[in-house]
Amino acid sequence: MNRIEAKMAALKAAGKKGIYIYITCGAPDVATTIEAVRQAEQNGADLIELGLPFSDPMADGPVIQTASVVALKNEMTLAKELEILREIRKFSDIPLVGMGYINNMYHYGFARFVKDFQAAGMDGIIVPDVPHEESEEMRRICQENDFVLAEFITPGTTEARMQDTCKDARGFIYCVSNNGVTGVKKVDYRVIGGVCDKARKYTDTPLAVGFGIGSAEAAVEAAAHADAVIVGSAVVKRLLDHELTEAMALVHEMRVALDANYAQ
Ligand SMILES: O=P(O)(O)OC[C@@H](O)[C@@H](O)c1c[nH]c2ccccc12
Repeated sequence: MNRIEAKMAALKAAGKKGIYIYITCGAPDVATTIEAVRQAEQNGADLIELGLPFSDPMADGPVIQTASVVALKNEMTLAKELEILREIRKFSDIPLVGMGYINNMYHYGFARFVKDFQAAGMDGIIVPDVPHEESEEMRRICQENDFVLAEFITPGTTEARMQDTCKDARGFIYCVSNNGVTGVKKVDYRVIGGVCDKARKYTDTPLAVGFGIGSAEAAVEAAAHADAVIVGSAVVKRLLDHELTEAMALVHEMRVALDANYAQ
């Protein structure tokens, strides 16, 4: 069992919802990235999604786009991201999932990417620009290495595609709340809640809802039919503004609110 599966099983046993926090590697700087991971865990995060900056982050809204630009100005490379992973693993055993675009991984060599990033401490990867239909080879490589390749479902996913996706899913399924890009906004989380209920017919894999969550109240709404929530832009915005304390206060508020509303 990898770290992601172990963590999700422990949360389930405890009757708790998970909190995944997304942080762009190297924004505003490497020291802040590492410190934010440390403090996010202390404030109740269950998994860290580490953004691997890319010049054309097409699934991202303005905040994470800005974070990518800042990180690339800081000369983030896959080699530096490996160093960050090794640093984090010196003090933490929290599940770490990369989020990156295929271009970087493809140039590096996908099998080599999995091998090197797993050796440095990564447990899985989210690659939003490769559709399920085209990820067979990547999935095979990941499964052979017990490395999670996140599958996606959205309110637009057809029943047939949902079945396929659920069948192949390991670790967690990324349930995208709306058809936009990343960024805090008002979302009716009952819509993705209905999608989660449907997916349960086809899979026992934990469901994590993300996109748009900017407050503890939104986290509570998003968690209603899910096993975990994913929060990116709201935290990244504060980190870009050099408000680490405020970013961590938000993580803490979400932890308290989710536990108050759902913990058994
Ligand atoms: O920023 P938001 O709206 O809180 O959404 C989570 C998100 O940031 C994170 O999971 C993520 C960042 N970049 C992505 C690209 C695709 C899918 C997901 C992501």
